[in-house]
Amino acid sequence: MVLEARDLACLRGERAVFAGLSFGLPAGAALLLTGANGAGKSTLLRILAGLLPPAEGAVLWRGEDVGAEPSAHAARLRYVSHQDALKPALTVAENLALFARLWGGAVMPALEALALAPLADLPARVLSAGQRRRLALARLVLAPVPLWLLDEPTTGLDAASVERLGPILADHRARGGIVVAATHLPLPLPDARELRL
Ligand SMILES: Nc1ncnc2c1ncn2[C@@H]1O[C@H](COP(=O)(O)OP(=O)(O)OP(=O)(O)O)[C@@H](O)[C@H]1O
Repeated sequence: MVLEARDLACLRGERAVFAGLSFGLPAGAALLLTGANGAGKSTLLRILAGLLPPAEGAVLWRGEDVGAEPSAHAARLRYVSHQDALKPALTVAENLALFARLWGGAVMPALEALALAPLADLPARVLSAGQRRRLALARLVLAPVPLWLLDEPTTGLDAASVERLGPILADHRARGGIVVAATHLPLPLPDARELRL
């Protein structure tokens, strides 16, 4: 297994959100996290991203506890959270260029993958909710990393944009990349396993 959750438990306040949670994902796998509001989907993504320590258990990458080398884990993943985290005064292209400077990759192909090229020179503050989401997702295309953690990636997207995400996810998986996505909506992820929290 490449990514493994071993007997994870998470407490929020006094309450156990989940416990005894285990799964393993090989290269190219996709896992859908489903379940009611508050079931712990976003929390699990944050644990997998190394942003929140589990109360019990461990997240392993190729057999190593990711907590042992947090910066190495951070470098191998992209986490698209509920927050789109854009700089409102910068243009669409400049927003993406900030991340390209950190991670490498070319801005234009990433914009084109999400049909954002016509909006490249607009300030991010004028984008619609779905356009903002597309800009957040365009970061995935910049430079390959093996693990994508996606929190409700298609919220606010129109049908054409959801369809565009299909080949982006498929290319990532074809390169051996892993996707873990929390969602209430159908995603273009054929053969994904489902973990209902
Ligand atoms: N910072 C926090 N402090 C205390 N409790 C929290 C905190 N963050 C989340 N929780 C609680 O943890 C539980 C799981 O929340 P989480 O956001 O992971 O759910 P979710 O399955 O992603 O929900 P949704 O479908 O609404 O997005 C909820 O009961 C929530 O209230």
